[in-house]
Amino acid sequence: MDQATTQQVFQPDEHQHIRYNPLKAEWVLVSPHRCKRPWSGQVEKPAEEEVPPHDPNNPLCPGNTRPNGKVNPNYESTYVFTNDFPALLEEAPPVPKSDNPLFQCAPALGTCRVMCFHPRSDITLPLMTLDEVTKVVERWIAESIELGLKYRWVQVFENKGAIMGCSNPHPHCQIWASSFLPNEPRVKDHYQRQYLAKHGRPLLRDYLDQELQKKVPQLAASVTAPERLVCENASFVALVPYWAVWPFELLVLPRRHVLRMADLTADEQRLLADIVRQVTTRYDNLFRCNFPYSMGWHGAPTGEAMSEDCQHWVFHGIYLPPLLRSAAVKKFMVGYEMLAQAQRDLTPEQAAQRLRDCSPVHYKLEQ
Ligand SMILES: O=C1CCN([C@@H]2O[C@H](COP(=O)(O)O)[C@@H](O)[C@H]2O)C(=O)N1
Repeated sequence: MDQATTQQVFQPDEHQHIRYNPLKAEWVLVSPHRCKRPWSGQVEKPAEEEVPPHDPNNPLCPGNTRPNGKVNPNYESTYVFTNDFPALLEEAPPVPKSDNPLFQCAPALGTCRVMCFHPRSDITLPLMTLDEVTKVVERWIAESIELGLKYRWVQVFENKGAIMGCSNPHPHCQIWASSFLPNEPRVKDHYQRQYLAKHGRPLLRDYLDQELQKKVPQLAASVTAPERLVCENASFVALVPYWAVWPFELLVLPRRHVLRMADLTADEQRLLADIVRQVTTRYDNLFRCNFPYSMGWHGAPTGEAMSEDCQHWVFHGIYLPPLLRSAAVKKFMVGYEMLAQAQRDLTPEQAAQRLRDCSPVHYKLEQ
């Protein structure tokens, strides 16, 4: 038999391969053949404890006194306060210059804030109204603009669920602003700049254009969808990136070339709130649980970078959820992932199809 008939034809949903993330110049090992193996690993029970609308002892609730004696106002929408235990302070002694290549040290100034999304503790983003989530987006932007005047990087991030180390069930996120550009955006800045210089267009603009062209047939007759698309609206697209590492990792991309969240129009801010609700609804519906994740937004740096050419940047959202097979089974990024590179069994296309097949109506709101 000739070579072709004896050699199988490569199928990305059948055969092992590695995929490249051009934003970070990293590879991920994809092992679809492993999806058939029985699961015998650790099962963590999801902590879906009943959360009261108001807990007099919760330091994030309206009207409560925090351990350091500060009293929260009776806020009725979002509420932001400086973290009582911040990882970054605005003042610090100057750091001596180090010219030893093996022992580099540099200044680190900044501030950390906690942002409550809503006065009630028993509500989450997918269960908030579009108006309420739009107020969250507007506050993210206001905080980013204010801190961006002074700091090179403003990281809005949400750790959701105890499994993600979230210490408080009250709907909230954190905002850390720093004088330095952290590793993740620093690497993305480099490769987006390199891509624009070589191809003449921003990396994530070309990426979205090509993603939307790769259509696959769907269950409904004659319906097709981009193979890694999850949900979309007039201004944003949420998809599982080709190079996704976490099983149900998502990338949220604007349909317009936007550098920073602060550049969004009022309509786009409302549509960003809508895509956040769509994404978190599908996430919760996947395993009918409060789907945990760490998420954040990346855009062009701020501070002095506001006067630099940042056309290589495209504002985008990143969702990094740990769950793999159920509300109780998570992906462990250990061993090979820590010492060699990330590895996944479920392909990004299969993850996207699973999320596309979820209902757009939150299971707690179903009739
Ligand atoms: O009284 C408090 C409780 C928690 N916090 C802060 O809230 C933050 C909540 O962290 P998580 O988003 O990881 O749950 C955490 O950084 C913690 O320092 C206060 O600033 N004051």
